[in-house]
Amino acid sequence: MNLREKYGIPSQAIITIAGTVGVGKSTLTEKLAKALNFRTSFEKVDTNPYLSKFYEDFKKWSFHLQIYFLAERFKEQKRMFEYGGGFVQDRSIYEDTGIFAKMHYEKGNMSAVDYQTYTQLFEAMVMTPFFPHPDLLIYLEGPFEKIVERIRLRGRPMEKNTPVEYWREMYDRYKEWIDGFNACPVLRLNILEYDLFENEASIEEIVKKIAYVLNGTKNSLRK
Ligand SMILES: Nc1ncnc2c1ncn2[C@@H]1O[C@H](COP(=O)(O)OP(=O)(O)O)[C@@H](O)[C@H]1O
Ligand SMILES: Nc1ncnc2c1ncn2[C@H]1C[C@H](O)[C@@H](COP(=O)(O)O)O1
Repeated sequence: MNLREKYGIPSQAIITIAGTVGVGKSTLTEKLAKALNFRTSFEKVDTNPYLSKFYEDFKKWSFHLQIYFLAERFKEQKRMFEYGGGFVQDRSIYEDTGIFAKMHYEKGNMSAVDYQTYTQLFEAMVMTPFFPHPDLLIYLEGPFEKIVERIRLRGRPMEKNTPVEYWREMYDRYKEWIDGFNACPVLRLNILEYDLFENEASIEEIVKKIAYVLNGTKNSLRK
């Protein structure tokens, strides 16, 4: 019996993992999907044609990048629902608008008209009764210094060359965003409270917590 069956997690569930850059979303996506025998939906960083250009010139590329991410995530969303669920997703579509687009607009990197175009497109695509929300959003949080250290150790040059103030601002925005998030149930996990590399049993503890939250919302899951 795998952990999904042991803890009664529906095979059609869609679990999305949210949190600031470097906090550990991809790592948890990989390990959780393996434990639950679910498929994964990853953000593709290496093949993104705008990302490194964006880090070099936020003003020039913000709008292009947001449109690209929106299209990619919408395609992934469609793929997950076409399979009938059973996915762990690395980053939610809600963070694109709630964190990144908003932040770059407010910093003056995206014009008002571009931001409005983007927001209207997002709302038309996502904020409708026709767009099914995930069954659960796992929010990863932890100390800022630890997260910045993880970004440094992971070593993507575009991120390593970005001033620490950028990560601080994003970190603070995430805290405010999650407190107001209500599109689906949320499980908050502190990264100091589990270690997926050193302690194999950590993942079972996380699955237990997922089951606890999902069981309270069982009736809303797809049959
Ligand atoms: N539980 C953990 N303990 C130690 N290092 C971790 C842990 N989770 C992630 N990392 C490391 O932190 C870095 C960022 O993790 P990653 O999963 O890529 O974050 P994200 O997808 O949120 O940007 C990677 O180098 C990864 O190996
Ligand atoms: N919507 C986005 N706008 C700008 N940058 C974004 C967006 N979504 C992801 N990113 C960046 C942040 C990181 O550099 C990479 C991958 O994110 P990660 O949190 O490491 O999975 O893409």
